[in-house]
Amino acid sequence: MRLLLIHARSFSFEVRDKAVENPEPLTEELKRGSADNTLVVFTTVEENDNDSPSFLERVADDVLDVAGKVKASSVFLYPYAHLSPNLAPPPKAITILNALYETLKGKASIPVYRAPFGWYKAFNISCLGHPLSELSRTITPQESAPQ
Ligand SMILES: C[C@@H](O)[C@H](N)C(=O)N[C@H]1[C@@H](O)[C@H](n2cnc3c(N)ncnc32)O[C@@H]1CO
Repeated sequence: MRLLLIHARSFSFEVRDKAVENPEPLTEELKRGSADNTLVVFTTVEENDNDSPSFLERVADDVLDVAGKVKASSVFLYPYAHLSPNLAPPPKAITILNALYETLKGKASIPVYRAPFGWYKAFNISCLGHPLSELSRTITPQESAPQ
């Protein structure tokens, strides 16, 4: 899994067109969203990722560690198919992303939001620019498997 974490003064998105054959069904609340002082987590699910609790908890712990360090008021999970050449196919990716979202919500003491899967989206982001405001992570299940 590849993550790009941006600590943003403000972030907003709005859905545009379908980007895959079967995108996530849109509810009113998923069509657009915004947050201030939020940690935006652009997330690419890779072909070797899985939805094992040990792996997802490792990802969630890393994200929430950053959110705590930068004192973000929320986390914004954003499906993003551009951070790896080894993409998981959409059915697997949406399953893992939704499991990660639930894991984050279960662990976080701050709100966790998400953007919908499988859509082109317009977005605005205002990066705060402090030393921890732009971070990337590559987390793979092999690293969390018991030795
Ligand atoms: C397109 C661009 O503007 C938008 N931001 C976008 O990337 N949309 C992606 C994700 O929402 C999702 N998606 C598909 N495969 C994956 C994957 N392996 N990991 C994460 N998301 C995926 O499907 C869309 C098209 O690839």
